[in-house]
Amino acid sequence: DKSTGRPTKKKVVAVVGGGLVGALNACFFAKRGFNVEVFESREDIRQAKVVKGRSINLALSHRGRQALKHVGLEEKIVSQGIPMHARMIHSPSGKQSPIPYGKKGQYILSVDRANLNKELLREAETYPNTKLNFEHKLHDWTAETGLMTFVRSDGSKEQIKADLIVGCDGAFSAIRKQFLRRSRFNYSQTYIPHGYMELTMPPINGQFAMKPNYLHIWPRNTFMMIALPNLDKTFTCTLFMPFEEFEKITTGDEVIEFFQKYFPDTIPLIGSDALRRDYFRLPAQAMVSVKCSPYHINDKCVLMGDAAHAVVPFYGQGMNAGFEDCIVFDEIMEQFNEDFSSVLPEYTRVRVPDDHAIADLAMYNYIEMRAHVNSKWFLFRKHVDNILHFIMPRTIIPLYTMVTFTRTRYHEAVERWHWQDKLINHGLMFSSAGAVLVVSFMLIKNPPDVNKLIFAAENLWNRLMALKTSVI
Ligand SMILES: Cc1cc2nc3c(=O)[nH]c(=O)nc-3n(C[C@H](O)[C@H](O)[C@H](O)COP(=O)(O)OP(=O)(O)OC[C@H]3O[C@@H](n4cnc5c(N)ncnc54)[C@H](O)[C@@H]3O)c2cc1C
Ligand SMILES: Cc1cnn(-c2ccc(OCc3ccccc3)c(C(=O)O)c2)c1-c1ccc(Cl)c(F)c1
Repeated sequence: DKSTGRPTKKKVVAVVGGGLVGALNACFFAKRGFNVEVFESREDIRQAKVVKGRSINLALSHRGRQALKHVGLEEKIVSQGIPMHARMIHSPSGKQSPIPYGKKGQYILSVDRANLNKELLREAETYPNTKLNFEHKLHDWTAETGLMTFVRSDGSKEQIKADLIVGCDGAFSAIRKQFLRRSRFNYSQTYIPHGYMELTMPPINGQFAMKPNYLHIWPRNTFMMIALPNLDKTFTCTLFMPFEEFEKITTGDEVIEFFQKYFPDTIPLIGSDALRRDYFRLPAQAMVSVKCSPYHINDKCVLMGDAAHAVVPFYGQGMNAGFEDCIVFDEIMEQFNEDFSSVLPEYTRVRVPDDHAIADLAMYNYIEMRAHVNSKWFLFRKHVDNILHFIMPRTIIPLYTMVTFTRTRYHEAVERWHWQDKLINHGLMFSSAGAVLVVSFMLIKNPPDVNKLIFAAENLWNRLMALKTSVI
């Protein structure tokens, strides 16, 4: 229309994948007045029972909250989440040490994945210009025409055309398959040797088995476990371990023996019978890291969320990054007046460096934690971070803080982290060099009387010996 210069007949946007990012994206596009069609291969989870085999709760932080805020869902989701104000580090002896994430308002939220997905789908459906199509699995599509072929649960096929296709169909994206056939499309995927398994820690006498407002972490180098609280007063514990270690444990006794060695404090809390049973309920799940670019094809198709960048979960940022994709895309839509031929290449240009940065950071965290991080090292590192930040709050900002509590572009957070590291290393070098200089200057200025020094040492030695004999 004349005022905005935007086309009056709103285009059709097909969102493939009705998971967390697809459902949120549907809200972003619907809010702009597009005719949105969501195609989800699974059944409508709002009617289904518990989805097996997926990470049951997730850590929602600033980036994800800002995206939810944009579609008016932040307060609702936050009210259904549980704040985690600090890490609670569990040592092998069972000692628990809290380390705050930062100032009062800096906390992350444990949210239920299925509930979050339902709320997002519900919100998407409130827009009259949005239609949700469940049990529609994308089978094939062509970039030239934007024609998609879906297979429905009864095996019938349906062909749909759209002006824009948004691939939000996760780490094993069918939409992305077409990208792989095109020249100059860069793609890499890495399966890490670790798998993950979820175990539930039930309430004790109706109360949480551990303090609820913490991200509980058992860092054991190769083995790591975390526990996030749920509204039903359970904890979802996620055990990360190499597949070959999972495979070594084949009996209930071996499960207990393993937990007795690495996570003894959790046995009475999870329950040894439950451990014996639940450990064999589902096999350990794989974790894959996917990076690709470009994220778009002409003005026809764009990838977002795990379809564009699946990251290993060692930073708790996968969903947060996918949610932030939606904000960034929307900002560029505003900037280029919804002209897809300009918006899509600009989205690739802006977003690829950041999503690759968080993919690398998550992998770095995994390698760092697997190699070095036990409870002592975790505590030491985080206390040093917090002390340096306290001393120089505007100069030293812990990387985890930049990633989790700000919308600093991921790649800029990494650059700043490297700069800070240099500053600290140079600072340490200069201060130790300075100390050596001061002491040597003092020694030169007032050289000690060597005889006096020997007499004092002998005196001290005799006193120690006298003390020792008197004690014995
Ligand atoms: C163990 C674990 C722990 C995690 N913890 C966190 C955390 O604490 N914080 C965080 O931010 N992130 C976390 N993540 C990452 C987070 O789960 C993902 O980043 C997020 O789910 C990505 O959302 P998505 O919508 O892009 O993809 P998905 O959630 O995978 O959704 C994709 C959707 O597309 C559908 N689909 C797939 N193929 C087709 C097709 N051909 N046709 C139609 N539909 C299709 C699927 O059914 C699904 O509904 C974790 C991941 C794992 C594995
Ligand atoms: C789900 C979620 C949300 N955030 N984090 C997270 C990740 C890493 C962290 O530090 C890395 C580090 C600690 C010590 C030294 C170097 C790096 C911290 C932190 O600083 O508290 C928090 C996780 C998470 C996910 C999986 C595992 Cl295995 C895990 F332990 C935690």
